[in-house]
Amino acid sequence: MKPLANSWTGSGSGASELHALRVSGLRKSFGRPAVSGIDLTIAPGEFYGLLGPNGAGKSTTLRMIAGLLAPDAGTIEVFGIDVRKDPLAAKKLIAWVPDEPLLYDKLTVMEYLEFIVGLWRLDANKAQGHAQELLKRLDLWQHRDERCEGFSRGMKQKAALAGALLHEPRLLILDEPLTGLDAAIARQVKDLLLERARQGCTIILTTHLMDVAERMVQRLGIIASGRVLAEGTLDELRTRTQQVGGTLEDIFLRLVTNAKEEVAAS
Ligand SMILES: Nc1ncnc2c1ncn2[C@@H]1O[C@H](COP(=O)(O)OP(=O)(O)OP(=O)(O)O)[C@@H](O)[C@H]1O
Repeated sequence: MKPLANSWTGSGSGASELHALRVSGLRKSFGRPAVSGIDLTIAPGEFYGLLGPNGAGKSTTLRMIAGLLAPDAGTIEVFGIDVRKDPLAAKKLIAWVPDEPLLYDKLTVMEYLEFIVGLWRLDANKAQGHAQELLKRLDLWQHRDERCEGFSRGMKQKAALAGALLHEPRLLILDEPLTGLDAAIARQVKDLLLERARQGCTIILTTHLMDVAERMVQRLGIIASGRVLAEGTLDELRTRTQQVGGTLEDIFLRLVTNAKEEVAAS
């Protein structure tokens, strides 16, 4: 997938363009370790999948990258900006969509997007056109004046995604964006994400859907017990795990089972 030059790839932030995301020695404990020294580097325009079994530390890692949770140790840089030292500058470049969409239930989806326009102080005319395009694209246009409280989970997920894309983030962080969506809604979301990735938006997502990760992302990180077990393209992971022709599911299960066995033997 080749990034195109546009507002997502532009050097508007004036920040370093070498890495979209650089995470080093990231740690977080909630009494017991959840993230135990994660290093990740993602290039501008890359579509990256973070996979791992339940409780592996994926959401905790994403929440720290998004600046919503303070790490115990480690550094996080987004386009060269230290998320902890300059959180506001970093947040301008980031959008985070959690697995449970956070919307204001009493607002209509249009009011929600207007709220976001105000929050980011976006150019109202430009943002209005963009909001309209996103709502049409996600099949929410006919529901624009309905309150979010009446939306299904899939509609809420799409509204949250529209809100996240409105300020044209350069790094889009999505925690299980496709879980619980029906096939038609999942297709709309996947198509929109792939389009944004093609346009150069850097995307990091978590998913338990191996076939989706296999088809959508360019590079994968597989984590368990708060550590990166392996990282690379699907072909690199196949070579590394000696699974020629193996599916991502084969590779994932091999890596996770090996890691469990190593822990049991230690
Ligand atoms: N706020 C919290 N308080 C206490 N423990 C937490 C908190 N958030 C996460 N944890 C713990 O940290 C570990 C990692 O959780 P995390 O949600 O990051 O995993 P995950 O890989 O996203 O899992 P899943 O695939 O099930 O969503 C788990 O043991 C979890 O119970």
